[in-house]
Amino acid sequence: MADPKTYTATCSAPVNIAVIKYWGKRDTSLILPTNDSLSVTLDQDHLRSVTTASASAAFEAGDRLWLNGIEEQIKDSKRLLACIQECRKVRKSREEADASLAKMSDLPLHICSENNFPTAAGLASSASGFAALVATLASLYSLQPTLSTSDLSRIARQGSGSACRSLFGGFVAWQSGTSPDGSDSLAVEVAPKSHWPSLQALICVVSDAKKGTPSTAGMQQSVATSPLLQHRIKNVVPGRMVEMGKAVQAKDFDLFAEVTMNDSNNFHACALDTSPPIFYMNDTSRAIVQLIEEYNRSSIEETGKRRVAYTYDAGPNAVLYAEEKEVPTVLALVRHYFPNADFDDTFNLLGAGANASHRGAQAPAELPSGLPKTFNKDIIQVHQPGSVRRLIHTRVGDGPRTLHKAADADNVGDEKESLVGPDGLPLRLQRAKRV
Ligand SMILES: Nc1ncnc2c1ncn2[C@@H]1O[C@H](COP(=O)(O)OP(=O)(O)OP(=O)(O)O)[C@@H](O)[C@H]1O
Ligand SMILES: C[C@@](O)(CCOP(=O)(O)OP(=O)(O)O)CC(=O)O
Repeated sequence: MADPKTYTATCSAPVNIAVIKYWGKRDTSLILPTNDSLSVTLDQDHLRSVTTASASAAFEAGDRLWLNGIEEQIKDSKRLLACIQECRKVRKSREEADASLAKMSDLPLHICSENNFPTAAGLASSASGFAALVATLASLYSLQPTLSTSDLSRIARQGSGSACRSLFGGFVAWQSGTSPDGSDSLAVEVAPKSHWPSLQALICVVSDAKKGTPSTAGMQQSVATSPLLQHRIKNVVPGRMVEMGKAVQAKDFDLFAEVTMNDSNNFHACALDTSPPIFYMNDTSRAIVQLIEEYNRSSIEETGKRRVAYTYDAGPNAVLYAEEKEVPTVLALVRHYFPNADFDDTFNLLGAGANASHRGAQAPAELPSGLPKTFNKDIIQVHQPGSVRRLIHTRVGDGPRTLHKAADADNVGDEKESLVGPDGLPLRLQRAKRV
């Protein structure tokens, strides 16, 4: 007889933004990359995916999944199927080895997931989304500690490559591996969040519309046509992984910034070297590069050190990394040249009054005081209000969290976090604040 209980787990997972970019697959089915990559996990108190998985014999229509309240067909997504099947397989083998374990692996699943930020808009929703899916199934099926976090990252990788890095907090490397079966292509922690907690990020949302060339297609176009990408894979990334590892271990922001910006520019050069060329950055993105380069140039002249790093994924949005003490100046600079961006000071960085949206206030913010003496304030023009639509301020964060777990009346965590109701259907869109 089928198990009459309903089992449920809910987890959240963070976004990560790479400082050494993943671009290209050597195996598109298993999602095996052509190079190592390294990322910073951002704080899920701000940007996150939350997923609930519920298993019950009562779910007669079989496995179902809702993303942001809309049902997706699991059977149409090889990536979703791979993650679900892998987790089930491990649970099943554990049930076969240990008769005392509940027989959950054959029960149909209802899965609900929500992102509290725009999906498929170049803000790495696939990374947090697939990390949350795998973390939730691992929690539901109690796969840890039999499986390590790196083992889970190997499963999440099959959902979206960059998702494997969101299984860890702090600073994370995805080792590309060499095995054709992908067994050594997994994420490892380079340093936890606590190692360098003062590192913060300012995401400059230039556009949150769905982008032109999705990363999955774009990177394979580059693999097929870009000679520069082959040079990047063989001669550029290996040295940069070593340098970045050193920068993180030593909390050397200057080196971190240099390598981050060089790698972003090299990745976008490879996109441009693709046939037909791919343009992810736009005029606003390039103006932000010019501004940060000038700020760093004048800072190096004064102190010998860079103060900010920019990096761009497969879209026009800039992610600026800076030490906490530098962020107010960086923010004021961006707000001066790109007026009228919505800004929510999540971490109360600027004290009272800073939370106010600047929409409608067309006048640019004052240039900050304390800029390096040789900073050329005419390096770029003050842009049209709203060229940068939104600023999201966040910081380095931890890995996935289990928010709630239950087997019928047996409850751990906060039941209110669950996205699936007692009827097995989506409860509501997340109550938590959307960003
Ligand atoms: N919470 C989630 N749970 C499961 N799958 C998700 C979730 N969020 C996003 N996805 C999957 O990821 C896809 C979006 O990935 P895509 O790579 O297009 O955008 P992105 O990750 O926001 O941008 P980028 O990878 O360029 O930073 C969605 O269409 C969906 O299939
Ligand atoms: C530019 C990137 O953000 C590319 C991310 O690519 P995805 O992980 O979205 O691609 P798939 O593996 O095909 O799902 C760089 C990075 O995150 O390392």
